[in-house]
Amino acid sequence: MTEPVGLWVVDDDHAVRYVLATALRDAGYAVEAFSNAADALDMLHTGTVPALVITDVRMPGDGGLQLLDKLKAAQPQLPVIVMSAYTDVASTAGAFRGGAHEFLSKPFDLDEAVALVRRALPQPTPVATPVIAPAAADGSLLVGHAPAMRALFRAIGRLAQVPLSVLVTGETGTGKELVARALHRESPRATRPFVALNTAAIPSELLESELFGHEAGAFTGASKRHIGRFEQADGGTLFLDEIGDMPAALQTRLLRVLAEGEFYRVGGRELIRVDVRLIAATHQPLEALVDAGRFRADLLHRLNVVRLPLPPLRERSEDIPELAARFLAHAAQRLQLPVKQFSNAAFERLQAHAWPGNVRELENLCWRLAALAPGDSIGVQDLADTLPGAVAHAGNVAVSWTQPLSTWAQQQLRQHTPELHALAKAQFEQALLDAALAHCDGHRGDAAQALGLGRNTITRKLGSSRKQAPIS
Ligand SMILES: Nc1ncnc2c1ncn2[C@@H]1O[C@H](COP(=O)(O)OP(=O)(O)OP(=O)(O)O)[C@@H](O)[C@H]1O
Repeated sequence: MTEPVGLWVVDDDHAVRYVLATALRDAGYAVEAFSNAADALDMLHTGTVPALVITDVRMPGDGGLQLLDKLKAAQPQLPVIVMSAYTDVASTAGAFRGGAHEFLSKPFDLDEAVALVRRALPQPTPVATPVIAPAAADGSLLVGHAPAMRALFRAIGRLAQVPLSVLVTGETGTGKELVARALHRESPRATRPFVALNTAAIPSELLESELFGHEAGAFTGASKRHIGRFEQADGGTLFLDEIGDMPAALQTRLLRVLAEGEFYRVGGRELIRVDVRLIAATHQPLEALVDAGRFRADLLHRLNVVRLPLPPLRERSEDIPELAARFLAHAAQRLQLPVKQFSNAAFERLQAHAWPGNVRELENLCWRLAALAPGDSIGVQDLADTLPGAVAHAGNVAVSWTQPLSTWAQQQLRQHTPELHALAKAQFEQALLDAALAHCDGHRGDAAQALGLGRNTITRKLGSSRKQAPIS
């Protein structure tokens, strides 16, 4: 009979140690439990090496991330699962930067934890220790505890370490730019520039020179050389917002540049090579734009190496009180006004709002309230005038979507949007898929089951996301 595989569980919380060790023993593993990092390290120094370690982050003495560093220094191939109740980007990125195998958000499902351990063992290919980047000073910028946000923070922490192209999708104001900044800030490129360009905000005739630069005299009005955003971002990250609005001719040029990794400035003869990580964002359903002939399918594949869908605020209403309190305190500080507090009823009212403008709308509302609401407590009455369009919904019972759909359709019809049925159908599908994936922490199989679809169908609908080499 073979020896059971030895696992170590390190957590100062007795209850977590107990339930986790018991579940893992039930699953057939030999488990050593430690209440602090020092005891685990002492054991390691005796020459005993476990097959896998699961450690908490916050503990008296050395925390889990310090333990991770020391374990990795002694045993680079040892898989370490880091667990924490604090799932923010700084913690997840810190863990993955330190070489963590996986990040487990507390509270966790025991079956999930055991399944994670099973997937981690045996470790067939050695994992290279990632480059250590400077710690982020401001990693807590992205606020959120909803399951979809925790999953997002884990994805950011992991993706920050590899220069793959990322496509961030989500409604307006959901934090797409903030996510792009976090991916850059936590990456080994953090000391190099983060350059953002909103494709929709630049007139199409200027966009090419804005992206790739131009030489003096390249066109009327080009009096001197202009260095484009690609060059400005060399060594760092280029964030292209509203990519769905990029004119067709430029899509073709962008695709070529991404494929070849080099380009000429407009009117230039010198071949420019840059090393840029590209992050694109859109609030539009790109697959529908492809179907409608407005976006190149090959460019979509190139950008869509990894997709990060951001949930709308109304689907994570549990995050609203924390966000609102932070925005209100921040606004008061910036406006040098006394700090106010929301009443509980006001929080409930905010949670019942439909938030078409998402986090940005909430942030703007808090600035208005910081400046205008009388008294030091903000009640439902103070919100009554500011949230006129609110559609009340009780608890977690969502509002119906047919009315907003009808308003949207009328608006599109007025704008003569082509292929409206195809566009609406694709948006409907995308919204369902995004919701199901967020609900299932990104597990396609579970999402397919939840929607009553086959796994192959959901994979097909999500589109093929071929792995592409980044431009270098
Ligand atoms: N999770 C979050 N925590 C804290 N602030 C957030 C969060 N998400 C968004 N915000 C804030 O909301 C505002 C809008 O965010 P951001 O500009 O990143 O959204 P966006 O999705 O890029 O919007 P758009 O599509 O309109 O460009 C910003 O002020 C940002 O700081």
